[in-house]
Amino acid sequence: MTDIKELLLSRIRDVADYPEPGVLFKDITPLLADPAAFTALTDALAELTVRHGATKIVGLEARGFILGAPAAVRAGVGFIPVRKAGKLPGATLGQAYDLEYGSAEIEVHAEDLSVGDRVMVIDDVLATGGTAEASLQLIRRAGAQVAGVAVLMELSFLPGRQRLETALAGAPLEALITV
Ligand SMILES: O=P(O)(O)OC[C@H]1O[C@H](OP(=O)(O)OP(=O)(O)O)[C@H](O)[C@@H]1O
Ligand SMILES: Nc1ncnc2[nH]cnc12
Repeated sequence: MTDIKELLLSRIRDVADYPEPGVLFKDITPLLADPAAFTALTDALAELTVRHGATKIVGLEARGFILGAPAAVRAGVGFIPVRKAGKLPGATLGQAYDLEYGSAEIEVHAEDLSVGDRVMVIDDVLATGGTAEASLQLIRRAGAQVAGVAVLMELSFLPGRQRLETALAGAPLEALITV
């Protein structure tokens, strides 16, 4: 494993049975509290954004905001928040989806994405893939192109990668760590 992967992995805490029995929760707060690890993560996500030719980053509420916003600044592209339903004040596009533990709906300001945009989706964890899949559907419905999905961590014991295959339509899924 490379030094950066080892550094990132060493700063992720496993919490068993959170938020409900049977879920192994991957807690990124130790990583965020370590400036060397958080900087390395930001640089890696920004590099992927630039390498795949993205012109905007979509961050998925809430942890995707923490990772996506500094990566957007570092990459020199705009940051677009995709929020849980009911939080954005303007005209929105919405998409319902299922989670590892429950279901939800996400929204984006319709005016934030348009034809000609190339979007990198950033989040902390790819689990079932439901959140990322819904975000890709939103991006395409807005007429924008998908540059890819970049996550800190892919949970390989869940079928997120397979679930995303159709929505990605050939765009890359980049995971800095796979567990
Ligand atoms: O691949 P999936 O099964 O969709 O799961 C991954 C999503 O679940 C978590 O977010 P959560 O909805 O718990 O929200 P939070 O970031 O606000 O805690 C995580 O941050 C991802 O966004
Ligand atoms: N196991 C998990 N750990 C952290 N975030 C998650 N989001 C969905 N599943 C998760």
